[in-house]
Amino acid sequence: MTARLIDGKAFAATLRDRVATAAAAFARDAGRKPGLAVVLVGEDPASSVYVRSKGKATIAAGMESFEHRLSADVGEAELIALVDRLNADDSVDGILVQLPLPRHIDERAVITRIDPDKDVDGFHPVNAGRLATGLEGLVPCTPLGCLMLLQDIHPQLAGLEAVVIGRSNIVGKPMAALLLQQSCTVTTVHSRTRDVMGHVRRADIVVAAVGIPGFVQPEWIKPGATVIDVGINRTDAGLVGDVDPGAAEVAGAITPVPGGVGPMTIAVLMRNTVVAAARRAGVAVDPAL
Ligand SMILES: NC(=O)C1=CN([C@@H]2O[C@H](COP(=O)(O)OP(=O)(O)OC[C@H]3O[C@@H](n4cnc5c(N)ncnc54)[C@H](OP(=O)(O)O)[C@@H]3O)[C@@H](O)[C@H]2O)C=CC1
Ligand SMILES: Nc1nc(=O)c2c([nH]1)NC[C@@H]1CN(c3ccc(C(=O)N[C@@H](CCC(=O)O)C(=O)O)cc3)C=[N+]21
Repeated sequence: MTARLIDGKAFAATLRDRVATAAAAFARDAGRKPGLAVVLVGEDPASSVYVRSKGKATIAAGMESFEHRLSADVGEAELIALVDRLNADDSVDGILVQLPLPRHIDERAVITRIDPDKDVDGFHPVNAGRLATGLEGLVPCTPLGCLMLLQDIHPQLAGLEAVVIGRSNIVGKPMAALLLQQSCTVTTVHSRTRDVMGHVRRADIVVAAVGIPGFVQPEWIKPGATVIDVGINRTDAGLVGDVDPGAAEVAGAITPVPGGVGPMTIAVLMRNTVVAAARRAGVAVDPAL
């Protein structure tokens, strides 16, 4: 059996089209475009590439893009002062501070400073709490993108066994919360789990967010299961995921790397920005977005 390849790139393009329609409707109703501010500290080449592609996607969706590049030795107080200015700026609906930040800056201090209603990354503890308790909020882009791909394959997620590998605040934990909200039976495994394989073997849905190239082995996959590979690992062999490519011979459906979850992350960021703009301005937005 060879798995169906889940075309995240194509799905993301469709989502970006719907976002553009919603952004145009917002501009008509509110008299201005939705605005996204992206803050990059330092010149990490990978981060620079992401920030540039976010800026391009923002403009392509008919939104305003504000880029703030700060030098790697900027002080924490100066970065927080910029966040304060963006919080107060009415033309800014979304604020994204690219992670990781240089070691001398406390990430938590910066993230908790962002107005939760402009927190399009969904990293603020207020949004994590809203997600955990089922309140409307802003949901982290990568896990929400994974959920959209899963819903496309499994219109009925309720009752399925889901295993999330990884428990970070930006991927694993919110992914587990979203799957639980969909009434999956959710297991989260991590570096202290005794028998990762034993858990993965029972899963109808596997989401791998580990950060180890090729970590998930083909023998762990239940035949026919859906596998979402969040991993982005730069190796000598190029960009590879957290799932061994041999898993495609066992799974029912699987996301490729690249072209799977990565493009969804950016499309959902666009989506979250329009949603944040509409809520802030008190105008309607396509509820299916
Ligand atoms: N496609 C996209 O848009 C995005 C991709 N990524 C990619 O996703 C991957 C994960 O990212 P992120 O969540 O930020 O990474 P983190 O490093 O923050 O988290 C990794 C998680 O994997 C767990 N883990 C590590 N080793 C093992 C092991 N041997 N067995 C089981 N679990 C293990 C860790 O456990 P513990 O908590 O015990 O340490 C941790 O919870 C990375 O490759 C990253 O590049 C991330 C964000 C966006
Ligand atoms: N505040 C913050 N929010 C983030 O969402 C955030 C961040 N910081 N720091 C870094 C990670 C990583 N991330 C990715 C986004 C897009 C792709 C993506 O589009 N990947 C393409 C390939 C791109 C390439 O070739 O390098 C793909 O998988 O097809 C990957 C990874 C967002 N992150």
